[in-house]
Amino acid sequence: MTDKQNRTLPAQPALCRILDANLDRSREGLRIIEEWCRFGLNNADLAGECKQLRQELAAWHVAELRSARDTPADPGTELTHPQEEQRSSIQQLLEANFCRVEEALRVLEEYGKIYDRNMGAAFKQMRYRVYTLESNLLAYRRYQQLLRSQLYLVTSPRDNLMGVVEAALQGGLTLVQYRDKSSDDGAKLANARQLCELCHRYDALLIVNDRVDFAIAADADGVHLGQGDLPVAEARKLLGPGRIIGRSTTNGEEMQRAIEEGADYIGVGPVYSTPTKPDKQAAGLDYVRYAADKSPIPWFAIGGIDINNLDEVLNAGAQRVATVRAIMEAEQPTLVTQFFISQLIRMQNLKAQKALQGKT
Ligand SMILES: Cc1ncc(COP(=O)(O)OP(=O)(O)O)c(N)n1
Ligand SMILES: Cc1ncsc1CCOP(=O)(O)O
Ligand SMILES: [Mg+2]
Repeated sequence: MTDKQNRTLPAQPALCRILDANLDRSREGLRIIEEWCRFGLNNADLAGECKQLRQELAAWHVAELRSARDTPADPGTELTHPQEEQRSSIQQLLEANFCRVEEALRVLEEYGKIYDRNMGAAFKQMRYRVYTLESNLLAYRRYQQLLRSQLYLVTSPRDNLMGVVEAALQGGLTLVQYRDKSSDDGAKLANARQLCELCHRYDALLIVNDRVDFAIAADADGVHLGQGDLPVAEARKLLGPGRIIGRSTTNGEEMQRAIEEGADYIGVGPVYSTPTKPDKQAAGLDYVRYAADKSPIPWFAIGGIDINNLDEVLNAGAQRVATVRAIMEAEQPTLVTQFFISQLIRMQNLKAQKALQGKT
């Protein structure tokens, strides 16, 4: 792009100011997103795409536009929305900045058409690249959050459902599944939405049990499917590549199939028989040992696990566990969550130490 190459008339000062302000806005927003890609996610590809977009924007930010700036006379500098002053989580900060960049690119696309005949098409193409960046970043973030989650709370219906989940989130929980076999669909959707908002406030993921439609409607992070639910491939078609899909498994054959189908994680169990799932026979610690040996994807031991038998499950090779009653029925869900997480980290450190000793 060369300055004024595709222009015939001198541009109006107001047009130049609009383009200048929106070039600034989009570049700033991208810079904020880039910092998270680089320092928060350590993802060079995503950070690189932000930088590339910023550089393309800078090439359009020619002297004529920059010199049209008149900050003291701009009535917009005083205007802030209360939401701009508050950011409750990284997710919200990223969403707000993507929104800002996309809006600015749309303004550049429309006003740019008057300024330079190539500008409209160029900014439209950039806007679509930002949409792609947003969904790639969200998918990557979700998967990273899944990987770092060692404890998975599966909910059961409670009068104080939000209170119990929030208490567990305060104890460091980062992964929650909304499981509810008794409420009607309206209540389920309302709960899923509320839980989603709550979890995201704590930078935790919310997965919906059984129902792909609720996962989409509540804008949850994924779905957990049992052997009798939708096949993973069908769920993937509905959910797209950016959401997480989990599958229950009870034996090696189911595990293999879940992996081939493209599940992001699996449930391994029930380890012990449990009143939460009374019709399901225990798969036992042998299956935990099998998963520890064979599963290439993240897996959560589930079923009858509590603070008393946790050690046994960890010694059988589990690095991640899921639980319903141990937290949902706890008198102090925050403390129980902290205990689970501390034991999971202790075991992880022990394994890392052993691996290091094995090398020396
Ligand atoms: C993490 C995790 N693992 C297994 C299950 C059980 O799912 P499913 O077999 O579909 O049984 P229901 O939970 O639907 O009764 C799970 N929910 N989560
Ligand atoms: C949903 C599910 N899937 C396998 S076991 C189980 C229930 C686990 O519940 P609890 O932790 O209360 O034993
Ligand atoms: Mg199910």
